[in-house]
Amino acid sequence: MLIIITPPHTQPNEERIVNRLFESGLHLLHLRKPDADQDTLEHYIQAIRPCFRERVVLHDHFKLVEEYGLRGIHLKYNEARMFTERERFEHVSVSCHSFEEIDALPFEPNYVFLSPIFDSISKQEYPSAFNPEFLKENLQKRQVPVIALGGITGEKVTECRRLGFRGVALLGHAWEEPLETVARFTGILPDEVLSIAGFDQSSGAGVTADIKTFESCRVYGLGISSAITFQNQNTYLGTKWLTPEDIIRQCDVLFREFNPAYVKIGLIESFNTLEKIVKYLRATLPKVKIIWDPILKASAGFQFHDGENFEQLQDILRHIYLITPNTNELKTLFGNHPNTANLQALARTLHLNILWKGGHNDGALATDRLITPDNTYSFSVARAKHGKHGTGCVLSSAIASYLTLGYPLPDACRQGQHYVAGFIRSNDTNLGMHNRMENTTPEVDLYHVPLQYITDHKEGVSIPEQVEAVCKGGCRWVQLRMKEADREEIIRTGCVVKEICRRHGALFLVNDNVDIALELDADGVHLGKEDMNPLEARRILGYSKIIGGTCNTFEDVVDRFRQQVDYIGLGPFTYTTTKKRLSPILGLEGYQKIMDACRKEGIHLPVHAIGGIRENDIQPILNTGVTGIALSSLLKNNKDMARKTKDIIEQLKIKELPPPSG
Ligand SMILES: Cc1ncc(COP(=O)(O)OP(=O)(O)O)c(N)n1
Ligand SMILES: Cc1nc(C(=O)O)sc1CCOP(=O)(O)O
Ligand SMILES: [Mg+2]
Repeated sequence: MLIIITPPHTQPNEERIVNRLFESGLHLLHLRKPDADQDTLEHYIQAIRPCFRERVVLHDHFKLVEEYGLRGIHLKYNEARMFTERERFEHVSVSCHSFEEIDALPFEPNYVFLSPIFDSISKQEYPSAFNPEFLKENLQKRQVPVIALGGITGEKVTECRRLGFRGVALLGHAWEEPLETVARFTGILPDEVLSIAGFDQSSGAGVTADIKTFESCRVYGLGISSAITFQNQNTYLGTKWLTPEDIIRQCDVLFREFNPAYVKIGLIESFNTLEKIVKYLRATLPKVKIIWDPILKASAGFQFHDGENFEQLQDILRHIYLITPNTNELKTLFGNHPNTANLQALARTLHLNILWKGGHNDGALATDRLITPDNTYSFSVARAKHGKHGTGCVLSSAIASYLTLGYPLPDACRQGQHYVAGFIRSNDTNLGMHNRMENTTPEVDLYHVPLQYITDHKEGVSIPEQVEAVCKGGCRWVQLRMKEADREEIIRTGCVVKEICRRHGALFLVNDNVDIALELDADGVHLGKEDMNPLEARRILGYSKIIGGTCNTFEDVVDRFRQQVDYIGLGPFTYTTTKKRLSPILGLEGYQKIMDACRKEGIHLPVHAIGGIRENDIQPILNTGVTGIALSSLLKNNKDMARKTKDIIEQLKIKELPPPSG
């Protein structure tokens, strides 16, 4: 883990540098401003791009963690001793100054900082407190990941890794020349992760696919070949196995320079070989965590581990951290049909985590289940129409990468699933590309899609017919809103509406329901105050989807802005029968007030006015500074919906839209 701690006093352009650090692959920033009040800290956080906020750990003002969807909190040792809210935060790290302090912590933190390891750069009076032999011996004995802090420079990073630190935290070295901060960060080799797997000439699967995944997750990829396979993405001809000794020889030379915290094992000849490799790894790298992706069958056919002793496997699994089988693999590995209860019993007995992959099951959603000895989690994405060669390899490698970067296991699995979804979507062939898109905000610039059509029931005109008409008229944003319909009907209609939207290049959003948006693989979801919290929706949908939020007051706008929405539906403008239980009417005055307050507070988001809007209202509404309008009845009630849409779009074009800023 390569962590950067912010300087105590904010540097010129610091927020901009921080965004550049994230873009360059920084995965953990400790935001530490001991003298800053909550407002100052909040402004700092607001300047961090929403998609990077989940990489921020706070040292103070912990309330902001939940409000902004940050990673978690960091405590001083004395604070940690009294701390009783471990369950409230997914991430809690602690500063310690001795191994005795680490051992005395009353809870298990995600990691600890141990300092000062070297003479401090930022605090001259703070000399090193440890000698290398003592560190090495003690670090080996501790299970909790220990991060070196104090006097860390680029050259010291390798030394820290050799001593057995799980990572380093940079402060003085990173900030003594702020113009060089990004270069100093990128100058350091990221953490390494190792794949032991077969060589596939097409590189869709196997060790080369794993290394592509590692690199694009911004960890350094190491590879060891367990076999040369003879295959391409469609055909599997055979395997030339390397002996366990050959594999161990490759490891030996690699481990002279590297000490990976996670090793992923893929294709392996037999359980005997697996056992030998696992034992060797545990003996050579005592703290290594092993992820095994049990490949029992190649996607192009070909069976592995036929006739092996599955009893023997149980013993091996006790030394493995995570396995990632699909349903068929679980059946083969453990005999009976898998269910969460029997898998959890197994997880408890073997001290094993199991990711039960659902990618090959039926249904619109691909749901992966993570079963740990203490908990179960499930993560879903829309099932892709076409599969890809090597998705299992890519998933387990992405999870290994995110674990290496410091994500807790459930988050690493969820991130891994989003990674694979992006990999599958990357093209229409059987071979995916790894240039990830899911950590970007939507490609469409919402400021320039000023009309949103909200569907509603219309006697004699089905919802697909309505959508076809408004799209013909030039509308490029549709929200499927079917308040009276059940889930099945929404899904059935949604499939048709999505196709129409795709054909016209229009955005397709779903009202209210994140699950349905996921299942339909919609472009996003619109959430009101009574719907899911947008931060939770973001965790589920990732950053490639649009999340809109309803607001009625400036306070609502501030909340939604914190919760990372991509746009706001602000209303109602006036009375409307389309929505029941309307919030107080805003009128032009209300819009003006809220939009002025947004400008004053530096809140820049696309805002769609909504609720009872008639044609004559459009220009005055736009003059208040809103960037678009959302309409239902005005379009729906017209006999010629396409014509009306075209007219409205002409009117929206007259208005010079403000450029996106912020
Ligand atoms: C663009 C837009 N703005 C506001 C709403 C209203 O959402 P919500 O408050 O959740 O009410 P319902 O639509 O669910 O009745 C919206 N749908 N779209
Ligand atoms: C869906 C919705 N939300 C509103 C809000 O104020 O949050 S008003 C509204 C109805 C919009 O339809 P029409 O254009 O027919 O009034
Ligand atoms: Mg709603």
